[in-house]
Amino acid sequence: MSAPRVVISGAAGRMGQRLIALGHQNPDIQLVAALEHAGHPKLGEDAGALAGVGPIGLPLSSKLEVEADALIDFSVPAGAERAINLCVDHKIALVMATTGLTDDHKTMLQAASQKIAIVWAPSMSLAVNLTMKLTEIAAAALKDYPAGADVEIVERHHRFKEDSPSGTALKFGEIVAAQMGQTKEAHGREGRPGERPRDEIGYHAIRVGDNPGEHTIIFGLMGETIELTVRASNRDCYANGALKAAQFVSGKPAGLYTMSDVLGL
Ligand SMILES: NC(=O)C1=CN([C@@H]2O[C@H](COP(=O)(O)OP(=O)(O)OC[C@H]3O[C@@H](n4cnc5c(N)ncnc54)[C@H](O)[C@@H]3O)[C@@H](O)[C@H]2O)C=CC1
Ligand SMILES: O=C(O)C1=N[C@H](C(=O)O)C[C@H](O)C1
Repeated sequence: MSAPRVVISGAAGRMGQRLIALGHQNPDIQLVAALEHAGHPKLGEDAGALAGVGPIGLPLSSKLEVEADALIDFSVPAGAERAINLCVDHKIALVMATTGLTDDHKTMLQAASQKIAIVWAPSMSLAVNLTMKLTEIAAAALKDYPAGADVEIVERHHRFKEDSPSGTALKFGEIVAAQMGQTKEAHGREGRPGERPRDEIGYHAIRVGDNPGEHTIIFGLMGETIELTVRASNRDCYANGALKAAQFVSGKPAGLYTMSDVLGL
């Protein structure tokens, strides 16, 4: 198959700029559109210039007016909703990376996957998705630990992140709860909450500087502690994962695919 024709939605954002830069230099990807919302002040400007790699002949646009095989969305929840509708209308595959989605958006994605192929993941990073597999193994091994295993998830991101906790942290929590059965969530703690309930997962979101993303999953036992940490030093792990996902999902039958499918984990 020739290089898939890929649209970047959220193209002027932190992630969008890395996708433009890395997608442009990737021979297995053909960037065909760089989308932003209709009110963006830089519409019409070259997406490559905005991404710091010089002009690439791709103007920032608010409309999809070209043929494409896949669209990658790193935007905001409203942008994700638009991306889903665009992909269904144009019958193109979707790589959904935006987090902070509402339950309605998640329902939209499930419905859309009946009509188009979708890769949906809160993190496109190989290291993060491998750590999710390791977390699943640890949670399964500790689910019947006699004295109980307390699970807390700590995530760190840059000061600009708008949603909390991260979509990745919530996914880690889902993986743990599926194995160990926790039914409660505690997002931070304050005052006198008393003894920690056994069926609770704790989430703690740190927002500092320009941190591109870090997650630690803590399994607290009596007398021992296990910590699994995965840490990004820049955003390219996510961008390269998303470009790989776009290649994977282009031409695939309708359905909902994961990064484990993309990465063969
Ligand atoms: N799945 C993954 O691997 C990763 C996911 N993310 C998620 O991606 C999202 C974006 O992150 P950043 O790039 O840091 O945010 P950002 O705020 O820098 O970029 C978001 C971009 O979306 C644009 N946008 C807003 N409405 C839009 C619309 N209707 N159509 C098209 N574009 C629109 C904004 O103008 C902005 O340029 C966040 O939800 C973040 O959590 C971030 C990194 C990795
Ligand atoms: O906003 C970010 O930057 C990131 N968001 C994603 C999330 O919410 O899990 C993925 C990554 O951690 C970076």
